[in-house]
Amino acid sequence: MRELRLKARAKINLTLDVTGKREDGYHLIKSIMQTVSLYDGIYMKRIRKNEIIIKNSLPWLPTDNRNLAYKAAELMKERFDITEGVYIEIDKRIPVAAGLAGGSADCAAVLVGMNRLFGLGLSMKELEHLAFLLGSDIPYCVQRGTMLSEGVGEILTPVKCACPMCYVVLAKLPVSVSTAMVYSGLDWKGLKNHPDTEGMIQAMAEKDITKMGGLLANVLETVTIPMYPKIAQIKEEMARLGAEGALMSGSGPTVFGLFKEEEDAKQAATSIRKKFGLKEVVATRIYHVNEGKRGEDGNGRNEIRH
Ligand SMILES: C[C@@](CO)(OP(=O)(O)O)[C@H](O)COP(=O)(O)OP(=O)(O)OC[C@H]1O[C@@H](n2ccc(N)nc2=O)[C@H](O)[C@@H]1O
Ligand SMILES: Nc1ncnc2c1ncn2[C@@H]1O[C@H](COP(=O)(O)OP(=O)(O)O)[C@@H](O)[C@H]1O
Repeated sequence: MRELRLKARAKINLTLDVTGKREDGYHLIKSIMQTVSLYDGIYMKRIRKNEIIIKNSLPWLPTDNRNLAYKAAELMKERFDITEGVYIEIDKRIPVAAGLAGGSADCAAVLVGMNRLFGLGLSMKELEHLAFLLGSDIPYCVQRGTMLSEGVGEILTPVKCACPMCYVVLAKLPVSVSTAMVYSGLDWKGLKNHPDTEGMIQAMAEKDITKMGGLLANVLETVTIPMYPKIAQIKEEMARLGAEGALMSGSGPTVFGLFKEEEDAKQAATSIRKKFGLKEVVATRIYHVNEGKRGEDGNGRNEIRH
């Protein structure tokens, strides 16, 4: 194969708990992660010259080895002695440093893309293993779907009944949040409330979006909201506009709201954009891996289809 196109999709955390800390400073998490439809477009092409060329639509985002897509291509070239080069174009639509794993999704897509472009024949498990060398969220971005993520993010268990279809409004404040800073500011031992992860899994099995809305919880809000109190205001506004629930995604600052009706989500997005003067507000929806394919449960097991 000489060229291909992939969609690197964003994620939200429906629950995010921290249960401990490793000696190296990384936190042990328990999080239900969910893919949404919003994606970065990735185009990849083999080139004769032995180099990695990245182009992306955001002029300020680095295109050298600080870009996770570059790192993914570099790792695959080194590991598998690939002497040809690769040209990668990234059409960035996922807000950056937002808690939506946009960089991780690009990275995962390039791992998958290199596997296909160069006919490496790697399994999903092997790709996940390589992904974990580059970041905690990246194995999930290789798998996607509705997953319970544990360890520091590398232990992934598909949630039996995937998230029911609903509409998602993403609203990002114009600030970048550093994941490392948020984790380091967390008093995980002092947490009073922990998300009800099992309850959320049950609510998904019952396809009860209202119940899911009530169970959305993220312990990292205790760090990011005091830094940016507007996050709490956006959550309130989402609820006022009819969301079944609203939460900060990952380390933030993006807030997402869950809506049963697409029209309500679109109206809420317009209203929030205006009220808070935000540029990065998107109405999207839950994404089921291999949607529409017979026999799939929304997690598309054993399939690598980006
Ligand atoms: C918070 C979450 C929730 O899904 O997502 P984002 O907000 O980044 O999207 C993830 O745990 C983020 O994963 P990811 O963004 O891949 O983190 P990494 O690049 O591996 O690590 C960045 C830094 O965050 C801290 N870190 C990360 C993961 C983890 N389980 N514990 C940590 O303490 C470490 O200090 C690390 O240096
Ligand atoms: N392809 C990429 N897209 C977005 N950010 C990237 C990329 N490569 C590297 N980065 C860097 O990774 C950091 C985290 O980005 P991102 O994955 O968007 O955030 P988050 O982990 O909060 O979801 C950013 O500060 C950015 O500079």
